[in-house]
Amino acid sequence: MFEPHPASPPPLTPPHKGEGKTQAPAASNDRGTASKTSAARIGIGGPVGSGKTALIEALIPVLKGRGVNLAVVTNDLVTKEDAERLRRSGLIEPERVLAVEAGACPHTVIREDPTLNMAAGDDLEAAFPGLELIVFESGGDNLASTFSLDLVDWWIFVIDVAGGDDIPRKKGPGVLKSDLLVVNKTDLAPHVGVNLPKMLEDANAVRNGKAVIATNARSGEGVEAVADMIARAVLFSE
Ligand SMILES: Nc1nc2c(ncn2[C@@H]2O[C@H](COP(=O)(O)OP(=O)(O)OP(=O)(O)O)[C@@H](O)[C@H]2O)c(=O)[nH]1
Repeated sequence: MFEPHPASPPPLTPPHKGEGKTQAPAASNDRGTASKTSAARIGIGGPVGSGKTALIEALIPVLKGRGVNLAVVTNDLVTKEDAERLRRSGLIEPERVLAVEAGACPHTVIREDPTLNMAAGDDLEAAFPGLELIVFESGGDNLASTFSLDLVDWWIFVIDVAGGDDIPRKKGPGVLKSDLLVVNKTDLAPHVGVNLPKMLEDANAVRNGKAVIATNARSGEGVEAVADMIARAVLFSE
């Protein structure tokens, strides 16, 4: 269940490249041998501007309303912009948001060498005992980005209708391999000449039965369905 964060949480040490699970405190998990005390870790990736942060902003109140004890790790190229935006939002205690500065292609730190993100997740678990869910937001990338399963248990790829209705047909690894494909900005479809039902049909056609959900992250449409999937897939609460 959701617990208010401690009055004086232990200080968060900034993660350093190269620090991995071995230096994590006892409360942290080990992705290979998931313990019952460890938080589920999910990824949210997708092209630049598709609405990853907006989806997280919409998900936080829904998940908190369901009693989920959660935290977020953001990834930006050379800034902490997304983390600052979430900390300022008032949606989540600022201490529950950590930023990783990738300093390289965003997919490098979520796939090739995710140790920086793993360490940030471990820091959050140490600071917030009872944490149930950590959301890792990738920096905006291209259709090829995927998450390492050393870092996350399950991941979402977010595309948006304004990016073009041909994106599902291009079959990038994010579209094909993610556990959930979110097609965001459905409200913009009429304005950018996109046939949304056809785009969703194309997305379903290439995903081999894996889930596709249409959202408008600004109005919240579709966000409960995304939360349902997270709950079923990694929280085992539904
Ligand atoms: N109309 C509309 N705009 C949206 C929606 N979701 C996000 N946006 C807008 O799209 C822009 C980009 O959204 P972000 O949430 O910053 O996208 P992002 O994927 O996190 O962006 P990067 O981190 O830069 O890759 C912002 O201006 C949002 O307000 C939506 O469903 N509908």
